Amino acid sequence: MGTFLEITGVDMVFPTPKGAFTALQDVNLKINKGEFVSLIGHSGCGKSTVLNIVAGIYQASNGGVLLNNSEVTEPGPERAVVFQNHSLMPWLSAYQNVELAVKQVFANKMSKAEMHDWIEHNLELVHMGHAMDKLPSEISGGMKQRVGIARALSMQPEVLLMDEPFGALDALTKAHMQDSLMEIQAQLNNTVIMITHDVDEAVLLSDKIVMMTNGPEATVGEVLDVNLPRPRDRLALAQDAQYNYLRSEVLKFLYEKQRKVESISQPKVVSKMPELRQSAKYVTEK
Ligand SMILES: Nc1ncnc2c1ncn2[C@@H]1O[C@H](COP(=O)(O)OP(=O)(O)OP(=O)(O)O)[C@@H](O)[C@H]1O
Repeated sequence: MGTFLEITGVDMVFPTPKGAFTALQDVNLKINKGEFVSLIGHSGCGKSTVLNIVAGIYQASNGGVLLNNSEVTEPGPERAVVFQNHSLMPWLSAYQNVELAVKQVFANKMSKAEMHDWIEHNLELVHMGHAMDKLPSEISGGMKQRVGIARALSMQPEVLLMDEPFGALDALTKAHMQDSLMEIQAQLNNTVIMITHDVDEAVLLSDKIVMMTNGPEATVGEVLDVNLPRPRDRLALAQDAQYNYLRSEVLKFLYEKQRKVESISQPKVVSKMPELRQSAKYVTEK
């Protein structure tokens, strides 16, 4: 099987008042169809920048992205994005928010009745069938996030791009959403790229965990294959040796190999530790 999504030699240089800032340097990644890939790395390393380049929102300074052998140059409905702060239209109901996306993609391909069924189907997929007519202000954060996911799925995207989709949710809602996402992905076989800060979430959901080095000039540090059988059960996995090994590999990468030094807020602690006295904000042991 050929590579479905290929990020090749991507650099991202932002102009800033202090001069050019190289956020990403030579990012390379190959993703197969139906794969669930997590991007993990310390805050500010460049995860959202990678996602925005794949979404076509940012244009890479060098290199580029191929999807099905076509170059990504602009946003498109085949690459739907789910943001952390559910970006629903506040004056539209859950149903109408999904309808907006469905009309954008299927207005010329589906009848009105087909569109109606499709909108309901997608809301039911995320267990929001009972609250379709509610406004965003009348539903919880987790429910809004589910509508955001239904809206993205309703476009039948080839790639689902998720920027910390569950970051703002309480632990129970988050667990429920993760389980729903695994079920949906098993049904639809979407290709997913998800940014997360949550190591357990990354191991539970992913086929591949892409660990990024600290910026500036961030790049892919290591890629961890997660070959745990599916369906995955969080309680059973908590006791699973392979799960715990993978989890510790990610933790090792983040907290040993790519340790980020919070020197500004803790000057006393830093001054006691010789290896942290460097003027650089980040310490990279590579
Ligand atoms: N439009 C921009 N102009 C200038 N610098 C930018 C711009 N967008 C991002 N950056 C910088 O690029 C780097 C990477 O940012 P990015 O948002 O991709 O990181 P991230 O890993 O997603 O962070 P977080 O985990 O905190 O969301 C940061 O140093 C950020 O300040």
